[in-house]
Amino acid sequence: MDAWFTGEAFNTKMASLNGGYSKRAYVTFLAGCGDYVKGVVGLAKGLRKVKSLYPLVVAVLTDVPHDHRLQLRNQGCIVREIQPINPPENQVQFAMAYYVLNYSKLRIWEIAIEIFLPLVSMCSFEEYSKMVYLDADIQVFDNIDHLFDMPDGYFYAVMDCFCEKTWSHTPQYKIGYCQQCPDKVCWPAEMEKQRPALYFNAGMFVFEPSKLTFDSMMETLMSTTPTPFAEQDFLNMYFQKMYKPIPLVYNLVLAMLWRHPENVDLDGVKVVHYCAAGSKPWKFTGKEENMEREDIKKLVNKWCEIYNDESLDLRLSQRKEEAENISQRITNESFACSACSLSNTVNTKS
Ligand SMILES: O=c1ccn([C@@H]2O[C@H](COP(=O)(O)OP(=O)(O)O)[C@@H](O)[C@H]2O)c(=O)[nH]1
Ligand SMILES: OC[C@H]1O[C@H](O[C@@H]2[C@@H](O)[C@H](O)[C@@H](O)[C@H](O)[C@@H]2O)[C@H](O)[C@@H](O)[C@H]1O
Ligand SMILES: [Mn+2]
Repeated sequence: MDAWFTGEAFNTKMASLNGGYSKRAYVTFLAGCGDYVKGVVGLAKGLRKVKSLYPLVVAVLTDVPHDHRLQLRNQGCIVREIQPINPPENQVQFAMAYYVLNYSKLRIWEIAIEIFLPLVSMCSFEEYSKMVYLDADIQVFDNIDHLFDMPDGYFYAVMDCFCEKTWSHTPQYKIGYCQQCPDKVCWPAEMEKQRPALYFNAGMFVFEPSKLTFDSMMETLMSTTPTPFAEQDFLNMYFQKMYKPIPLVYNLVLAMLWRHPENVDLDGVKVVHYCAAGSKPWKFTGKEENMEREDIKKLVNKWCEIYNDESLDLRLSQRKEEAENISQRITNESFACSACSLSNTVNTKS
């Protein structure tokens, strides 16, 4: 397939032709040769279904196979290979053994893309100034492009829940305290100094990538002892002073359905995060704890409907048609530029 017609070149060019929009993109993270690639395909189709203006960048570790990368490019994703990030030597027991690979997610702070468009032999470096990170086990059911317009200078994310047994290592779990219902079991006054700061789930966040921030993060990371929630704990520590909670509709951590149903309005939810054990839609069996719930099955079916909807695939015809539109616009633009520089030359000579 001619590189010009892959979704990737089209998406990056569309982004750069959209003026200020070029500085914005969604970004997700993919590691390994397993089935998370299905999550990314579902996410790409979900963003297309809600008519998002911005492309989806996929930061892939070196172990993501070529056929998975091609599959993502053919869904219009901008695939960028990143190098792994390993935390300092440690004996920590991560909440999930594979969480150690999630430190590589931090590469998205230094993501830059090189656009080479053979047809117009343009090559420009485009750096993103505002991005929305989404885990591959997330689906977007309503347009959330407006999140890019929130004031710069903050780190936006949804507050997590401390009630799952994955939190059993923490004092808040032992006390029975959760930030989702701070008045139900209050934090003990005599432990006020150890009260946990507001804590976000790192499956979705709005951030401003920059090499400067990335370098500072890496310096801090190398002198920080790893903890059970890996890069999520690190991000919460690093951005503690910049963190601004956003409503739960932007990242429904499924455990909220049985831990804090009073905080959940399912009809209003825009983003669902399939992070509860056994809830990954592409391998859903319904056998694990809580997976027999009707609301869980409904959300998994909603994800599958999008994943299986062929009308949401980026079709070759659509790519060619839209790519030709870009080519025509570039021709017009370059013609207009040469015409105006010609008229300027004539004016200066007359
Ligand atoms: O084998 C893996 C495991 C994780 N991930 C990526 O790392 C993210 C975080 O892992 P996960 O979502 O499973 O953690 P959870 O949110 O369920 O705790 C995933 O969404 C993927 O983007 C991946 O690409 N391959
Ligand atoms: O590597 C650490 C991970 O931490 C988070 O996992 C979730 C998940 O483990 C749930 O089962 C817990 O209940 C929840 O609280 C916890 O935050 C992020 O979703 C994920 O992207 C990643 O950052
Ligand atoms: Mn996740």
